[in-house]
Amino acid sequence: MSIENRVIVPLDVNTEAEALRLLDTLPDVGWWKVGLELFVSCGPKLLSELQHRQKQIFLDLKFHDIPNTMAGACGAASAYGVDLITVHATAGRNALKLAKAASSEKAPGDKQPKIIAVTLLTSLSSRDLAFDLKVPLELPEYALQMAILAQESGLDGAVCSPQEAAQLRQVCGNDFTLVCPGVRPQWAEGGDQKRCMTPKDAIAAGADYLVIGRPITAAADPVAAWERICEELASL
Ligand SMILES: O=C(O)c1cc(=O)[nH]c(=O)n1[C@@H]1O[C@H](COP(=O)(O)O)[C@@H](O)[C@H]1O
Repeated sequence: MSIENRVIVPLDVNTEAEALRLLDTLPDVGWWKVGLELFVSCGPKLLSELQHRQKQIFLDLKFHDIPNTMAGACGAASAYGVDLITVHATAGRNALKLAKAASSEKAPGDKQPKIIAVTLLTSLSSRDLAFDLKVPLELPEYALQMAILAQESGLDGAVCSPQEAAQLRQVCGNDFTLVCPGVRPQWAEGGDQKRCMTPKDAIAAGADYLVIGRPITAAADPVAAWERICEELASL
């Protein structure tokens, strides 16, 4: 897989026109993410557009609900024929197992998506984990435990900060897909992301895919930002 095919760009916009503008501006991007903002605003129609353009699709709706609802939602999401789908690991073992089973059942035969579990959002710091969420585990241990739960439940991978990628890779092995948001080139602003690394360091730590949004999409020149990231990664 070429290195630029390991970068997923989110379509974090709320109109079809803005989404299409991004697709037209960045024709070399092979992987796009449709998340809550675009899906809630526009529904699934951008998924067909991405398929028409032969792009790979990360449908990031981060399901977190009781097992029966998780199964229904994950099955319905899988029927779109996308490549990656997110759930929250904290939905628990039974919900994760049923979500995966429903996905396998409802996905088009030739298009089984990977179901991956969010371990701990990259916008949360270890301080937030301890003081707000009252979780008595530290990082990376908490993220690792969530990844192990996902793996034991039959999921295909996890979403984690690149800061935890090395540990997850070591414990969960090479077949477990690690998708890392919270990626910031040195020249980009962190914004609301708290557990960040540069693209190069994130790949070196063991990430399979990097999710990089605003450093590209909010740049004055998105094409130049995309190319700069690809160049930095190519020098690995
Ligand atoms: O599941 C995700 O993709 C996700 C998980 C997470 O822990 N942190 C996180 O930032 N994301 C997503 O990754 C993208 C990051 O965007 P930027 O912060 O603009 O690079 C957003 O679309 C988030 O919804």
